Amino acid sequence: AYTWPSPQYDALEALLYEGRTPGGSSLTSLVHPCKRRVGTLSLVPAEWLRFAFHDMATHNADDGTGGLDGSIVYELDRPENHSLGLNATLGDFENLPNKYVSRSDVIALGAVFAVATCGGPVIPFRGGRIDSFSPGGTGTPEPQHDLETLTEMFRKQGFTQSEMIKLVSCGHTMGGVRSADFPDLVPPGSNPNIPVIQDFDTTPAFDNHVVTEYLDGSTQNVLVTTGNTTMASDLRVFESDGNETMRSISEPDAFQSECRDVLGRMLEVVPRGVALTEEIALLPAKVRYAQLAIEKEKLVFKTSLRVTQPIGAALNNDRVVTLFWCDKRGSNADCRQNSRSAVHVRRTNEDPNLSPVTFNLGTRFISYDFVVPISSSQSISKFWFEVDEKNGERATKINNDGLDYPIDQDEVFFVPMLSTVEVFSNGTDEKIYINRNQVEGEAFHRSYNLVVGVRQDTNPERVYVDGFDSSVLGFPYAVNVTVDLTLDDARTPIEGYKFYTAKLESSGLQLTIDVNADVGGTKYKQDFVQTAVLDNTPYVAPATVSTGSSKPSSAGVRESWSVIAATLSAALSVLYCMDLLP
Ligand code: HEM
Repeated sequence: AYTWPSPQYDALEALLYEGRTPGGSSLTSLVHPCKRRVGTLSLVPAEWLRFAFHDMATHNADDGTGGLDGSIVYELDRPENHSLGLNATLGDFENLPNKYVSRSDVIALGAVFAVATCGGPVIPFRGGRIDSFSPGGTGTPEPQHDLETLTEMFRKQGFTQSEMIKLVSCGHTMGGVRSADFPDLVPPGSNPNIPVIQDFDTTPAFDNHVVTEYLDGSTQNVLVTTGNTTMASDLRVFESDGNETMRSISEPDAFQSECRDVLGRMLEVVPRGVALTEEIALLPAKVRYAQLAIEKEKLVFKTSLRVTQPIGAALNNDRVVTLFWCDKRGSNADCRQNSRSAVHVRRTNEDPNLSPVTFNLGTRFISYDFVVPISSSQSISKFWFEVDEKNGERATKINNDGLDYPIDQDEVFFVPMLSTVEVFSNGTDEKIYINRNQVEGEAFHRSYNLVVGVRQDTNPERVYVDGFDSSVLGFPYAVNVTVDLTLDDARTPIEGYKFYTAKLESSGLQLTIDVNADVGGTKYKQDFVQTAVLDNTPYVAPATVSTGSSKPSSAGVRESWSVIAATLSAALSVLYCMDLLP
């Protein structure tokens, strides 16, 4: 079961259910709702689903190599991958991966979004795929392959004949064949810059039309109807078992549930030895971040609580959400006398369309943000929340299932508002890669002046930052860099913290840093800190602090909020499946 902090789970959960990275890049906005690409008018979700299939297709079940590992980005010059859609997809994903969400996880999530946003099922998602930085084996099907070759290719990917038929149907329910890629199958139109796309079926939606139109003979799928039978791969595949499988998935419900299962399996084809995470479930009450910082000469603690709200239900504007915490130091450490508390400084009613998956579950999010002043002599050891609906009932405690939310160290942390970044285009020795071709002269890189706060009464042997970024244009490599920081005597200490600084150069788009201090044999670490927003605009001043009456939880006390919300979201998804909700 989930316990905070779980940074990998949190990052995967955020991209799946909020559709955005912690740095703010949105996966959703590129694809939802069932979007067409500006210019070519191609169906973005179709391109993403095909991208995932082509990445997976190089799996070899016999030796355990290949699978969904992101190697597709180094295979785009192969004939089977010559495609405008695949190249465009590569660009879509370039600024999304990070330390905890690999490029191959993004590719799999892209497929989950693609299906969900066009009316398809919600495919269960696990993360933890590991990226390859070189091309993989072969095995991607092409229309001219004969049935024996195709069947063998799918066997190597780990699928039976019947599963092959389902996979092709579930894939070819969206999008189509382009004149630019297959001029012999689809004649080009009058404007050479806009390829003609011959859709596989009559609807852009993820639905059973691809099957029913094939079975009733009305199909417009050129991979079935082409007079050039060598290229009629869908016909060969679909009729390979006398249409038995096609008939079994011709009803809407059967189509949706079989596609959910077989596409779910496709997304979990990974090289042997890669262990995927547990299934990423929506967290009904989630701490989105929690960090100490120095802002405008004040030591503050910042956190955000995200709760769920059924789409369409009225939000209770009377609700008061209170943050409680215990001191870490001094006479009141661990709430010996009392806790401290403050109410939220900002509420955000998140867009119901933040992620197509969450939207399909009938849920949206409300976030309550907190900024509270902290004295360094008292500091903070743990926190929790109370949600009071002001309806006469007892407030609900949100406390990490009885464990409270621990702040494991206050020795060292990043100070975004004192740090700066400069972006250089045309860097002197940097190189940019476009689809693996090195192009000189268009380089850009970012030069960070990092500022880190260290407790004044601590004397670390070493203060250093590990920077990581796999969002590098064209994905030629991942930035993986360590820099040591030095004490900056010129900066006056603030609220019990002195400052260490260093420069860090990165050619990535989503740098995150781990901030470390080695102190007398103990390592202190602040993990996975974002650098996307340094100046914190708009600035939000800290709240007023009260002495709280709430007490931290003794272990074992489980609270009802998560149970209520989980039950609610399960009930909603049942309603949704029964077509009772929009
Ligand atoms: C026998 C195996 C397969 C063959 C020979 C095949 C072949 C093709 C071809 C020739 C196209 C047209 C591409 C273009 O013009 O750019 C296409 C499109 C597509 N394929 Fe497949 N495919 C196969 C299996 C699959 C599978 C298993 C999936 C996914 C589960 C899939 C998903 C798609 C999608 C979504 C498109 C539309 C792309 C777009 O509109 O941009 N295909 N396929």
